[in-house]
Amino acid sequence: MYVRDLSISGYRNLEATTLAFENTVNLFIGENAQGKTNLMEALYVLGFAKSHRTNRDRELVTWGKDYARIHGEINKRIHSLSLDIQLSTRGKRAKLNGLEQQRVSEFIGALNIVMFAPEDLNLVKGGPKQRRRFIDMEIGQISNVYLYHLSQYHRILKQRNQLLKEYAQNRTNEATVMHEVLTEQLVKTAAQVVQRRLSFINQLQKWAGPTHRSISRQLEELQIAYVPSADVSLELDLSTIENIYANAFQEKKEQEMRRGLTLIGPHREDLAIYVNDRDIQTYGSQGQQRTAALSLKLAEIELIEKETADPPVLLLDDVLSELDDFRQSHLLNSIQGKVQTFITTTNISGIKHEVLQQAKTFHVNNGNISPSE
Ligand SMILES: Nc1ncnc2c1ncn2[C@@H]1O[C@H](COP(=O)(O)OP(=O)(O)OP(=O)(O)O)[C@@H](O)[C@H]1O
Repeated sequence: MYVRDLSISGYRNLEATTLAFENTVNLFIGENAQGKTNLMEALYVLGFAKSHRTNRDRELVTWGKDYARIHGEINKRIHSLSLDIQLSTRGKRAKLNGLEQQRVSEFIGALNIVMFAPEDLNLVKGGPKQRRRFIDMEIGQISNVYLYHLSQYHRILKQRNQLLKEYAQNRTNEATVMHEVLTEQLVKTAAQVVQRRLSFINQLQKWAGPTHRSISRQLEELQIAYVPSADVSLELDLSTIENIYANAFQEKKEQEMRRGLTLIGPHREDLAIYVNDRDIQTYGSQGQQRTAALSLKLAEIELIEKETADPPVLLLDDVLSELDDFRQSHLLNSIQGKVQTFITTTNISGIKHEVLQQAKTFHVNNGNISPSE
C-alpha cells in the first residue's frame, strides 16, 4: 500500500498543505526543529489514530488552534481508501471513505505503518514497557479484535487495582465477591491477549531470525521469546491458558491484597531477546542491540505483508544515517521497490547515493514543506 496524497492543517508547527508522494522513496531534508518528525508523526497518526510520542492529542494541535486535521488518500493493492482524522480537546473523529467510525479502533490498521526512529534503537535496551508497546501496536494494526481485548483488559485491571488498593488500605484479608468477579473477567481477557502475543512473537521470530543472520553476516542467531507471568506457552488452548492464570492469581491472592496491586498478567510481561543464546539486553554490544532492533522492524514489514497481503508504509525518522553502510544497504535492499518509504534527515551526506537518486525530495523549513524542483 502507499500514501498517494496527504493534506494536513492545524497540525503542530506544520503549515496547512497538500503533498503528493512517490510510491517509492520520499526524502525530507531540514534543519533541527523544522517539522520533519511532526510530518512523520502525522502519517503515523493516520495509521494508529494516536501519536508515537504522546498520549495527549491536544499537543498535536497547533498552538492557538482548535483542531488538527489529517487527510490521506491511500492506494492499496486492490482498492483505494480515503482516511480522515480530526483531533481536538473534545476528542477525535475518524472517517473511512467519508464514513464516520463509531469506534476509533475500527479506523486503526486501514493504513499499516512500520516506524523506525532513534528511540526504537532502544527497543532491546529499554524497559519492558517499551517492548510491550511495540508488541501491542504491531498486533493492534493487524487485529481490531486484539485491540478490543486489550482495552477491556486495561479497563478491568484498573477497577481491580482500585479494589486491591482499598483492601490494602483497610488491611483486610477478606476478599469480596467483587474480587472474584473482576479476577474472573481479568483472566478471560488476559488469556486472549497472551494467546495472541505468543503467536505473534512466534511469527515474528520466523522473519527476524533469517534477517538478523544475514545482517550479522551469518555470525549471529537471533532468538526472541515471550516472557509470560504465568506458566503458559504457544501450544496451549484458550481454556487451558485461562486455568493457568486463574491458578496463578489464586496463589498470589494474599500478596496482591497486601500490596494493593495486580501482580501478574499481560501488563507485567516482556519480550526476551537472545543472540547466540545470550540475553542481549544485559550482554549485548550496542551494535548487536541495533541489529536486533532493525531485524525486528524488518520482520514486522514481512509479517504485516503476510497478514494483510499488502506491504506496509515505512517511516525512517532520522535513523538512516545512524546505521552504518552495511546495515543501511541491508535495510534498503530488503525494501527496494516494494515498500513506500519516508525518510527524514538533517544532512544527506550520511545517506547512500542510490537512495538519493530514486527519492522524491522535499525541504522542510519552519513548518513549510515544499517539493524540490
Ligand atoms: N502543538 C504545536 N504547535 C506549534 N508548534 C509546535 C507544536 N508542537 C511542537 N511544535 C514545534 O515543532 C517543532 C519541532 O518539530 P519536529 O519535532 O518535527 O522537528 P524536526 O524537524 O524533526 O527536528 P529534529 O531533527 O530536531 O528532530 C518545534 O519548533 C516545536 O516548537
